Amino acid sequence: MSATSLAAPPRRVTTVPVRQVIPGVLRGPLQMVEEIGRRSGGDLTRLNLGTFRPYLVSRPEHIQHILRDNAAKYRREGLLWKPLSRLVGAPSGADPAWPLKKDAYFALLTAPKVASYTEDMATAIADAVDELAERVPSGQTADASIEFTRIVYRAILRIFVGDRLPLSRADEFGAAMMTAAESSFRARLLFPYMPFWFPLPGDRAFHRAVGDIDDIILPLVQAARREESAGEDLVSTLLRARGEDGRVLSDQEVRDGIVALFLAGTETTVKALSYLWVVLDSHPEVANALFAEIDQVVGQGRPRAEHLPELRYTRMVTHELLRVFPPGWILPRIAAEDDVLDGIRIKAGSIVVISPYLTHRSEAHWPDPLTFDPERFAPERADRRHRFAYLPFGAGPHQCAGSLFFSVESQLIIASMVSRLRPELGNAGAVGVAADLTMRPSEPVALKLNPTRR
Ligand code: HEM
Repeated sequence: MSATSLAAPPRRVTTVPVRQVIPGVLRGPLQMVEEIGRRSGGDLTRLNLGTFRPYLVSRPEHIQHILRDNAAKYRREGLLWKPLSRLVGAPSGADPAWPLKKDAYFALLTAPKVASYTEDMATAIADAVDELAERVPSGQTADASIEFTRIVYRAILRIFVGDRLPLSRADEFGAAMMTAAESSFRARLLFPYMPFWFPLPGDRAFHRAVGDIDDIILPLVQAARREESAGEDLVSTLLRARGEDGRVLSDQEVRDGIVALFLAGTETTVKALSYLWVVLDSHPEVANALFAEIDQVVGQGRPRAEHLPELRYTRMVTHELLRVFPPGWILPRIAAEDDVLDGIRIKAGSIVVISPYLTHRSEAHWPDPLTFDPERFAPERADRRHRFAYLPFGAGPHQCAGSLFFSVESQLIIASMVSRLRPELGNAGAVGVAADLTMRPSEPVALKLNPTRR
């Protein structure tokens, strides 16, 4: 059902003129979206960028209309997904192979499967954190993004590719993925209508990184197909996938499916875990409570699956982290047919951009929204808000497949870091927030490590 009947007389949408949008985009897309959200009070607003005129959406009831109630009318494709397709293939809304890939992802990430990985993942993470403690002398700093990429890759490697990628190659793959995700997207997202033949900053690094990724992943897929392995990992699951018509995925589609899941599962996680220490630095009372819980539950030992149920405050901190810092800060869609939203006619072909970042900062849904307060997520307060007022993992048919996986993985990583390294922010005051494809810390986060002996 539409929020308003198609037959009702349409209302006019407030449009931000091109002379305000262009300077705003150049100053920073996140700041621009924030300013527009403040001025519009959450009303549907249109941004005029000449031929590119997306709608900005942040009210929970409008989000529900687009992502759940009328999901078939709003597809996950369009101009803003185009730069990403050069890395991971077609956006899921336009990808004929998507149902097979999606089934494979969900099969790999069910609650019982995640439970079965947890102990191995805990060991891989603790080993990676020990290795970091050996490498970086006490009191020295490390780059959070680089180190969390390494740790996250070790946590997911066996689950995604089995034994097919040695650790040294996995580090190369992780570094290439980080370069691909950080190089040209920034410029391409600012100028989405620019054709690919027109060179933009970062393009060369992007192409080199995609070449490296292909050199690592394609041979691995081809070898796995020859071996006809019966493994339970992502590669084997994608290779075994069969459509109702007997369709199988090509090598390129399997490659795209692997790269897409690595990207979805690492970029977001690494950015959020890096920003955590910025938040903790400015909220010592939260840091103290978090450290106290981990000391009490895990002590100086290694975090294990059995500790997770007791890490209640740690979970609340991660929920609040994703409220103030949702890596998926915009969710773009394209209208597949005419619709009416809040009395405003949305024509087929229009781009609609949902912003969880704005929704999470709405005073109407979050009292004192700029305060970092994990108590908002105390289990007894969970049912007091609109279901679509909190959507770090999206909603509807394209909802995140990895939210449970993230929950387990992030608790293990935070507990391992705190119990073994007691990190502090090494560049306090220097790091804010910025965004391109995902939300990210505005500067590299320097972590001062204080290894404890085991
Ligand atoms: C902090 C961690 C994460 C955040 C914030 C996050 C966020 C999101 C969001 C917002 C979406 C919806 C995108 C849309 O509607 O356009 C999404 C989809 C998805 N995520 Fe995550 N995610 C995280 C971690 C993970 C992990 C760990 C995995 C896998 C292990 C994963 C796999 C996926 C997949 C497969 C989709 C489906 C995309 C589609 O249907 O097209 N994510 N994620």
